[in-house]
Amino acid sequence: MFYRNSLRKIHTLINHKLYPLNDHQSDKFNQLITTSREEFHSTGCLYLPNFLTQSTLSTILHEIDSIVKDFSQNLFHSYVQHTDNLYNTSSNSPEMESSSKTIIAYDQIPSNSLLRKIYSSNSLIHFLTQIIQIYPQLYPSCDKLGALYVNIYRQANRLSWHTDHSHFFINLLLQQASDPDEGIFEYKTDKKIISRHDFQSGGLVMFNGRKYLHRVTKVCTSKSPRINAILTYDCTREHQLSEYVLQKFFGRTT
Ligand SMILES: O=C(O)CCC(=O)C(=O)O
Ligand SMILES: [Fe+2]
Repeated sequence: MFYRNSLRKIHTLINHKLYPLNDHQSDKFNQLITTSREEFHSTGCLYLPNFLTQSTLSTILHEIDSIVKDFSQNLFHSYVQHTDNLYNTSSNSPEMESSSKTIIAYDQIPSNSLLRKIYSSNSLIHFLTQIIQIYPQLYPSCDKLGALYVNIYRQANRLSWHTDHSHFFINLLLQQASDPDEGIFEYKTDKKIISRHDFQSGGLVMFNGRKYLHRVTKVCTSKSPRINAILTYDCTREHQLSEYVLQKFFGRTT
């Protein structure tokens, strides 16, 4: 299955009709860039629903299922207490909150997986660079664990309020929690909390996590977990996380 997938072209993996990433010169592409820029820069959050085709989505979920089975004992179950700075885990401040999730690191994702193929796709990188505009060019991260990773939020898991260090993250929504009120992505703008109940699996989210506090609400009773992939791009070819951050987020450095 993986071998056949690796031959598939990117435009068959994403919803090419809605998102013609390969037709750089088309009006539709230019319009998409314009509306996406506007949404990202004015709200901090760009949501592109149905970005993946149903077939890609179900293949990726199968890939993840196999990884979870193969690595069952070796997946990292992260549990951290932190302030709104995820790296600040040592203080005893009353604002400490806890976060927990299971993580599939980059080195646990097979090199021929669809997820990696999408991550390294030049047309996706070109598209994201055009929207971000902050940097002349984006590159996939070289980080062995954090370049691309999968978050699994099972019962009792959540990600508490925090801001990120990076100006943006790319999030592929792969499966929403089975209870529609759980595992919701929320963020604060001008003291208003925005709850994205509209997010659906198959969507792509670009979010300015440095500017806006955000969280994933607790998964309580859902039988099936919330699953998403974080795609890390940077303005240099050399991006790597520090050993400190790797240890904190992935429980190991290699
Ligand atoms: O898992 C998510 O949807 C959000 C992830 C996030 O905010 C983070 O990794 O900093
Ligand atoms: Fe974040």
